[in-house]
Amino acid sequence: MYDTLKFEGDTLILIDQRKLPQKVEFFKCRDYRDVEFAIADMVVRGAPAIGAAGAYGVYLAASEFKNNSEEVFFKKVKEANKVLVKARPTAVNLFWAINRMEQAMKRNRNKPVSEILEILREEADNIAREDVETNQAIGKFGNEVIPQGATILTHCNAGALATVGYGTALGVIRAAHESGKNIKVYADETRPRLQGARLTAFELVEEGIPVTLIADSVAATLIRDGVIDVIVVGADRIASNGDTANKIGTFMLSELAVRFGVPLYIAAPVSTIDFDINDGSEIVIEERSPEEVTHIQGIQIAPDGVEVYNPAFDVTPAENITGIITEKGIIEPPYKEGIASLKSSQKKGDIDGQL
Ligand SMILES: CSC[C@H]1O[C@H](OP(=O)(O)O)[C@H](O)[C@@H]1O
Repeated sequence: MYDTLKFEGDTLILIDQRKLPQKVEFFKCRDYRDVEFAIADMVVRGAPAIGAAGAYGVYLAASEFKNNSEEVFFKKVKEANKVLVKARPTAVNLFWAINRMEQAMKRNRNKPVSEILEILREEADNIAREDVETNQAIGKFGNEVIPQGATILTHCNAGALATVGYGTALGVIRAAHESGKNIKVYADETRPRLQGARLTAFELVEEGIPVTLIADSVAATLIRDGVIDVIVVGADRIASNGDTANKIGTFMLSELAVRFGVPLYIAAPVSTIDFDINDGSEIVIEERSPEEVTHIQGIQIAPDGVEVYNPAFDVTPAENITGIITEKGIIEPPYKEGIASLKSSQKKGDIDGQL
């Protein structure tokens, strides 16, 4: 698999996911503004991946302002962080990662700027490295709920391309495949940005994991007819009660899963849990441009002037979720207590606090 992101010299290099699978091209971020654009325009996407990219964006900002006075340095980095954190509103990992970088700055604010820079680079590298380890742990735990020979449905892309590597939902699928369970996958194309067709299919075909691509509307028939043994998807923000925001269409799948008795698992790192919100009603759902719906790769498919509603995510209620697979184990309903027990394992910051 290609690196979703890597930091070389003074540049964050992203695989340009807007171009996959037809073209493998790379997008270079030389400052935090490039990172903000890359996240907002989905050059890089997927909650953990945008978190890691955001962390390097903070480092790039600190590098840019390092020759200012200490007061100006902290002020300008904080301003840059507020730009970065606004790139996309739903995936909590962006906020979590920038909070973590801000905490590192606060803890070391009395050190020379040169040392703070080194610390920030190390913190961003740690966030990236830890993400791969986290996903491998998610895969290990998730594999426990995948039956031998299972047919798995997944939605959108929660793979290596949505993370720094290995993937969350696709991490579970990789672990099951690698353990010889002879699984096969159905991948929803996932309108309108087609992450399933363009990215999940790309990852699984590359690795020889049996995958069948379907239009989103086919999933209901497969679930009704007992073809799907288990559904595994990613997440962008999980509330304290287990309500989960994920790619638009996940809620619909969860209703079908309940109706036809198919287990549906969320695979996500603890960094995707927002301990500050009680339930899914508090999750901001990103609305994206109408062109994502009226055009496919630049080709117009809908008439000029048509109204468009394009929410990028929806919220699946906790009662529709069989289990939440994290790197600390699988949380089962009722979720409140199990999720609360994970709070101590997640570093939180205060993005509006004083640096
Ligand atoms: C491993 S997080 C993946 C998560 O992010 C995707 O959203 P987007 O492609 O818009 O960034 C989708 O919700 C995936 O489940």
